Amino acid sequence: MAAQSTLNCGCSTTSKLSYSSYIPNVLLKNKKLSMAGLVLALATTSWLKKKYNNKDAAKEKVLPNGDGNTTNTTNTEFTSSDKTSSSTTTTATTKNNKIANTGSKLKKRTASVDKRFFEQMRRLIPILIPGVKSKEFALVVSLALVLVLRTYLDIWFSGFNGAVVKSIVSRNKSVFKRKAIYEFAIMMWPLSIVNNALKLTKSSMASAFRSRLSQYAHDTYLKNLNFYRASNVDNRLHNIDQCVTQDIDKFSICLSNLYCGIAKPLVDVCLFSYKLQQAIGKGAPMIMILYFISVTIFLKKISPPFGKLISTEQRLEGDLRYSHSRLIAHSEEIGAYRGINREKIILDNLLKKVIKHIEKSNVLRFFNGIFDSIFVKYFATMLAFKLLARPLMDPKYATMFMGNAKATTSQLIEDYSRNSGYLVNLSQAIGRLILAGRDLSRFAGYTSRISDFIDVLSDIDQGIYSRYVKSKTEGARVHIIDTNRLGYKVIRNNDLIKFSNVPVVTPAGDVLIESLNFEVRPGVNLLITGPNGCGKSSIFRIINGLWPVFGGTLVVPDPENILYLPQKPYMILGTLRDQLIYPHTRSEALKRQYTDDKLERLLATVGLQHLLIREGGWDVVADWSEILSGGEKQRLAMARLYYHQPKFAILDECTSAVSTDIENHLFCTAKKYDITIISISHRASLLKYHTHLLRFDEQGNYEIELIDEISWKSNESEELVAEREFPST
Ligand SMILES: Nc1ncnc2c1ncn2[C@@H]1O[C@H](COP(=O)(O)OP(=O)(O)OP(=O)(O)O)[C@@H](O)[C@H]1O
Repeated sequence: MAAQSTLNCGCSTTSKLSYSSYIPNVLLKNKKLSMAGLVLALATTSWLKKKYNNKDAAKEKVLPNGDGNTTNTTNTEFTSSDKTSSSTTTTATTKNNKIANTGSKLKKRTASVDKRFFEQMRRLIPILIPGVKSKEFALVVSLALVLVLRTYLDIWFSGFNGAVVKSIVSRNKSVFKRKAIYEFAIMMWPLSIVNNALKLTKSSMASAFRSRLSQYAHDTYLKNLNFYRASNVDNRLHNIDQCVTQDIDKFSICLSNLYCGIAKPLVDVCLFSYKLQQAIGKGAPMIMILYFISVTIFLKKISPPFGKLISTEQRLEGDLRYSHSRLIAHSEEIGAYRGINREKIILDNLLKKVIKHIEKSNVLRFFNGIFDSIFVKYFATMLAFKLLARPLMDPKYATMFMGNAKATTSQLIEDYSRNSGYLVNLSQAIGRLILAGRDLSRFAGYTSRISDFIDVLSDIDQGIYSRYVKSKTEGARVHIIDTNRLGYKVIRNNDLIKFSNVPVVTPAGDVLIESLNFEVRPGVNLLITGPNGCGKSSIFRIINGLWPVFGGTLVVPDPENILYLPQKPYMILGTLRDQLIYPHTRSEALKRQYTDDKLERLLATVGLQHLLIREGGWDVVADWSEILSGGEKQRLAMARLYYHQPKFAILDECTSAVSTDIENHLFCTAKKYDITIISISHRASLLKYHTHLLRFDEQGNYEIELIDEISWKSNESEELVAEREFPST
């Protein structure tokens, strides 16, 4: 029996007959006591399960707040009618109006092996295995072949073991030598190769699945502006980074383990049942299989929802990691505010939640494990003893391979040893199937997260956004935007930016400007001003296609003809050259005749040529957003503008950290390169570089003025916003 365990590899084992030696005698002898223990343990588990489910139901209504703690929401059902853009413009009259949205129920979603899970898998499998000629399909077939080979080797080993035991008991040296030395010396090679091939194929399959799924996730997530919309317009997905990296990895490993954990035991069950029914009678394997099926059903009834537990654990881990990455990203601000104690409270709370959840899962696993052992291992062992001994104890069940009246003792020992080997393998196979069932619900947790990710991205790709919104006045609701039903029009024109009756609406449905009308042609430089939060930057978001257009007609150039310069310019992870030419690559820059010398001249125009010496040249890779000062970053962004020379540039407070000389240089150079400027600023000193002023007030009203020399001279020292108030309409 001990020798048989040497065969085990790759797949985990559950029901081993050898466990019989551990069964406490007292339990076997005293049926009443064992039954009492069983009832007690059962009661404990069902109580725990109930407790868990009740808590969980309460948590369905709980949302995290800023402290990493939770607050209760009461409103989970919402109703409102569908409205298109035409109704938008008529219903939206003031700022803070809400665009009427499709009401939607907050659905309770569970991660378990149900209809939804199979539907999710049906959609995921074509992504994982794109066709019969794919590498993944080849791996699936190879793994199946290796698994069948493994089963044949198990059968060989059971017979071999019986023969060796017989040769020992009958003191037959020559047979012992032939079997245990020569035959085994040959067979150890295929045994070893097959076992390791199983491991290799399994891990190759996991990494092939991971690569396929990650590629798909990258393709959809990084397509168009989906990555922006997934976190800014839609808010269904949380911790997207974790989903694209960790969850996909775990899903792939779990899937290949499951494939092994189901395919191999299935082959084993068929082959060993066949062998067993020859050896100990037709009914024996059937009794064993029926026993395991009823145990599985019973265990499923009493076991906690592991899929849901895993899914919650992943979410909580993601929240914790996200908060840590925020701490790194904002370390300077947090340090300056001495805000670390506040941050620590948030992190400690999130950590507490993760640990509490893991501990709760561990307790549930502990009780669940007790039942697994009792029913899957020990009761099964008792039943196996009975079935093995039956042909000997009752001649009615005797077969050619067990209990034959003419058989010698050594023959009986060989038969017993071989048959128990078959039974061990059959029990292990069924046990593994039960375990696979358990893994399946864990796998359902990963599947649910990944399919949600894919489904939401697919919605976003089709222009359908959903957002959970909570406000004091309206309570909680789900705000759905289906851009296919909005009556807007977008026209591409590389020489014009024009808003005709376009409302400015946030993804949460707040109407910032009811109906915006203005146009910018080459040579018309527009300065946009207004109070904080009135929607100035939102205009750029609409021009760039980041936010949905809720109505009217929008004329915009192709994206390569507009460049956006924000207050805090984005710095890519890469070389200094990469910062200057972003988003171009070096080869693209060279194609445009931008050699390093020419780039150096660009740097010189913004007074940054010293960076080349200070930082060690063009090819030094660094975290430039950390290394450069705010002003240096703004100058570098200006050099980027000179490199790209787009037709239009949107400058969003992009000169706030530089001197007026440099500011002047920027606007003069832009003029020299024929770049039409749309600036967003509160500074009256910028008036002189523009021809028109678009001024908003807090109510969403606006006015467009022509800037003549007199007006900018008289306004130069003033803040543009405070200058004038508009009557509300
Ligand atoms: N992704 C988003 N989802 C929902 N609302 C948003 C989003 N981004 C911005 N908003 C809201 O839109 C409103 C306008 O924001 P915007 O950035 O356009 O203001 P702004 O006029 O540029 O302000 P500031 O002068 O402070 O930069 C704000 O109330 C803001 O909270």
